[in-house]
Amino acid sequence: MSALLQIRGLHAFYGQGQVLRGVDLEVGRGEIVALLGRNGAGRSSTLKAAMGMLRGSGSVLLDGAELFGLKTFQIARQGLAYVPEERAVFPTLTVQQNLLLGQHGGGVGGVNIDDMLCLMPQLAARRHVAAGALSGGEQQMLSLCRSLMGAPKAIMVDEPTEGLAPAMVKVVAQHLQRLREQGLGVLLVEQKLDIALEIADRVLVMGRGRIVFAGTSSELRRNQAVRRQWLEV
Ligand SMILES: Nc1ncnc2c1ncn2[C@@H]1O[C@H](COP(=O)(O)OP(=O)(O)OP(=O)(O)O)[C@@H](O)[C@H]1O
Repeated sequence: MSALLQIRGLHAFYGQGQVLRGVDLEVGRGEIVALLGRNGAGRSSTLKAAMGMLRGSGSVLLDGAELFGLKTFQIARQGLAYVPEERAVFPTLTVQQNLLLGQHGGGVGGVNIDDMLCLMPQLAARRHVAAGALSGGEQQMLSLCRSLMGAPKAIMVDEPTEGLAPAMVKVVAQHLQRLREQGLGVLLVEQKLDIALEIADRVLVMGRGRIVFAGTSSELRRNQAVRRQWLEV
C-alpha cells in the first residue's frame, strides 16, 4: 500500500535563489516523521512548498491525489493541514471563533467544536476568551487544534514547541502522539532533537535543500557522522 503523503522531486525558489533541490519523502498513516536539520536547511520551505506557497515544481500526493499546483486553501480542503511556525490565531477573536474558522476553511467533514475542546481542557476553560489573551503555549495549541477542525488526513507542523515551557512541550508532544493513534500522518519540523527522536517513528535530516539521511531515531542516535555534519552547530 502506498504512503498517505508522498512528496516527490520538490524544487522551490525564493526569487532567483533555489531553496529546495529535489526533496523526496513519505509519511504513512498513523506515522510521525520528524524533519530535522540546521537553521536554513530548508525544512520550513519544504512544508510551505508542499502547501503551494512557493514557486517551484514537484509532486505532492495525498492518498494518491495530486495536490501540487492547487491553491493553499484547496490543498487544506483536500485534507493536508499545515500549522506554521508563527502562531496562526486571530488575536481579537475568541478561542471558539478561531476554531469555527478552521471548520469552515478546512472542508472534509469537519470536527465538532465540543469534541475538539474535550481533548484540550486548557482551551475548553478559555473558550470565550480572546485568543490574544492566551499564553504562547495555549496559542500554539489553538493553532494546532484549528488546523484539525477540517478533519485532515495528514498534518505538517512547523516547530510547535518553540518558546514553550517544558510542561507545555509535553502537552504538545502528547497531542501529536494522539493524532498518530487516530491514524493521521504527521510531518513534524522540530528543533528540539530529544523530543523529535522520542516521538518520531522515522526521522529525516535535511541539508542544503535535500534529504541527506533517512532512518529511525536509534539509527540517527548511532550515526555520529550524520549528526556532526548536518545537525550539530
Ligand atoms: N522569505 C524568504 N526569502 C528569501 N529567502 C528565504 C526566505 N525564507 C527562507 N529563505 C532562505 O531559504 C533557506 C531555507 O530556509 P528555511 O526557513 O526553509 O530553513 P529551515 O530549515 O526551516 O531553518 P530555520 O529553522 O532557520 O527556518 C535559508 O537559506 C533561508 O535564508
